[in-house]
Amino acid sequence: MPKVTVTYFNVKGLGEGIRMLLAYGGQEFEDVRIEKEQWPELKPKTPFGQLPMVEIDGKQYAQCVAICRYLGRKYGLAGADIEEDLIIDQNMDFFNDVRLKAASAHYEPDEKLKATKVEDLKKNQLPLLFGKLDEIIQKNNGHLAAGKLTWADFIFAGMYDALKMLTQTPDLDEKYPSFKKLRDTVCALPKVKAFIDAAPKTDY
Ligand SMILES: N[C@@H](CCC(=O)N[C@@H](CS)C(=O)NCC(=O)O)C(=O)O
Repeated sequence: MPKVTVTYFNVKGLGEGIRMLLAYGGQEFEDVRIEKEQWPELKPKTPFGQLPMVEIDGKQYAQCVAICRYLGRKYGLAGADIEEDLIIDQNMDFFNDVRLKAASAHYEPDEKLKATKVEDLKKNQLPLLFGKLDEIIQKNNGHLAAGKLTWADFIFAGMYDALKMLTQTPDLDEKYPSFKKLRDTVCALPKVKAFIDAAPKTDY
């Protein structure tokens, strides 16, 4: 078995999909969660100055989606053919668009501009984006793509609490029950559940 380390901050966010996929695959890994104060020293030592970072037998890898796609292929959670892979990538990219729009509003440093961005996000953008996402999940048997469990579901499930936080939508479970159901489906997979039960508890 390769020696694997996952390094991320002590949140679920972009790291949790990777952690859950490794757990699903039965791969032991060191779950390194760094504090904010440790980041400036580590940042220049990572591939792109960002986390999550995965080390496999001493080689460093970054970019959450690329890592999850790789793990998905390894553990039988990819598409059955390149067309299915395309759909998985397409829906994953759409989910990432939603996440990035939300993050752009949430992390806007100018308070006045932030208020405008958040209002625009909530009033004009999210109803359409979340509506589309809901439609996608309903059309795919409760999954993000391909009508079955894929690696993309793990990223969605890992990001779900962060999505609630970034979009300031605490009632997301009630508004879009399909989202919570998908998250719960992934989190209930026996090896994933065992990982979650043993992992540090975080809000998002
Ligand atoms: N495209 C990258 C984005 C990674 C990213 O934005 N990481 C953030 C944390 S969620 C980060 O490292 N922030 C600290 C920094 O940029 O200095 C991925 O998907 O892995």
